[in-house]
Amino acid sequence: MKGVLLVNLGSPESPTAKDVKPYLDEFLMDKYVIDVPFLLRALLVRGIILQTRPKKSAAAYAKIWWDEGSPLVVISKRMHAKVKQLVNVPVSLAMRYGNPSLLSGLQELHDQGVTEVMLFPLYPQHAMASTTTILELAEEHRKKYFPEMKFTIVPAFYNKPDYLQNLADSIKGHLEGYDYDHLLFSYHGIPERHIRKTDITKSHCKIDGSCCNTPSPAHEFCYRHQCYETTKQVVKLLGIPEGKYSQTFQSRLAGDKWLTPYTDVEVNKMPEKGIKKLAVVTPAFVSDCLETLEEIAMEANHEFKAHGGEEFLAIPCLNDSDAWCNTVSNWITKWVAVEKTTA
Ligand SMILES: C=CC1=C(C)c2cc3[nH]c(cc4nc(cc5[nH]c(cc1n2)c(C)c5CCC(=O)O)C(CCC(=O)O)=C4C)c(C)c3C=C
Ligand SMILES: [Fe+2]
Ligand SMILES: [Fe+2]
Repeated sequence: MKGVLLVNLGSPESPTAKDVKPYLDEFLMDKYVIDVPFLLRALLVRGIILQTRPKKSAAAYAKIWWDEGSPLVVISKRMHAKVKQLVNVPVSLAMRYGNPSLLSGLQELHDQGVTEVMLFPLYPQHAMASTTTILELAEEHRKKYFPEMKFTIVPAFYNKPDYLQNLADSIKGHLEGYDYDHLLFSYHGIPERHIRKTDITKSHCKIDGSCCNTPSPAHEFCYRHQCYETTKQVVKLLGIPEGKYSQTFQSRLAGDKWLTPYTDVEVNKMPEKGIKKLAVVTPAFVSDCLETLEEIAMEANHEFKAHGGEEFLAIPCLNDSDAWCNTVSNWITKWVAVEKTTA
């Protein structure tokens, strides 16, 4: 029997330093997130980052936490509940870090007799810190606990017309009647090194002005290309003219060179360029989370106004909107209808 596992990133159990610490430990000790040798990673994460960050992150989580829990997990559960109603195979939900765990999601499907799993990372663009780590852990669990299971992997869906249409329609709806000066596409950043590591040609991704626009097999796994492509297709659907939109990368950690331009730096410069009414969309996330609700809707909003901006609109993610749930359900239904699947 076929079944589906929707997988999102995950959140701490509560917005306290006590619960944020083990969550950050699991997250940042992941070799696909901080991709340095184990001993150096342990030194960096446990010796430095976890000494101060849990308290700071907990305070940020506390600002966005809902009565029902972390927005990312609550929204994912709502989306899961809707999708379940729309398809006729078992669908489970898991988080890469924290709960419900990937193992519990696979176990739940296994207990319902599922042997063919559609493994669905809820990330529009491919990155080793988001997609690869899910696939790797799922495969580890499969080999160890469910060797009879087969996986069909849902690749990054940044170029799927129905996803792009959902995103464009959502942006359009939120911009209705809003006379904005500029629309910013802010994506989660990653270190430039990650782009080079995922370059299957080992020579294409120069991270310059042209590589991401020059066709290459590398683009199947190039996060930067996929972000540019998402922006390009959405502005085309919306008919937004050149100059009225731009793209940046947010949420960098100190140390490495991350993808540029940086969201915070660019947002702060906008008012002096005459941008007084700014709208921001965050298409690296399908569910609102700390990075959209705190970093953008609160922090970037505050900084924009402190630098002379007047109005700031944070456009919500697709979340559990009917349109997005219908798209996900259609992809599942199509897959269920296909006789043969690949392992
Ligand atoms: C080396 C560090 C990080 C990389 C690389 C990274 C990539 C990456 N992350 C997401 C999605 C999310 N990240 C979120 C929070 C978050 N991210 C990092 C670090 C890296 N992310 C940290 C330390 C945190 C925790 C919060 C903090 O302390 O600042 C979240 C929000 C989770 C929530 O509970 O709301 C998401 C979602 C992607 C898609 C990605 C690669 C493209
Ligand atoms: Fe992150
Ligand atoms: Fe590129």
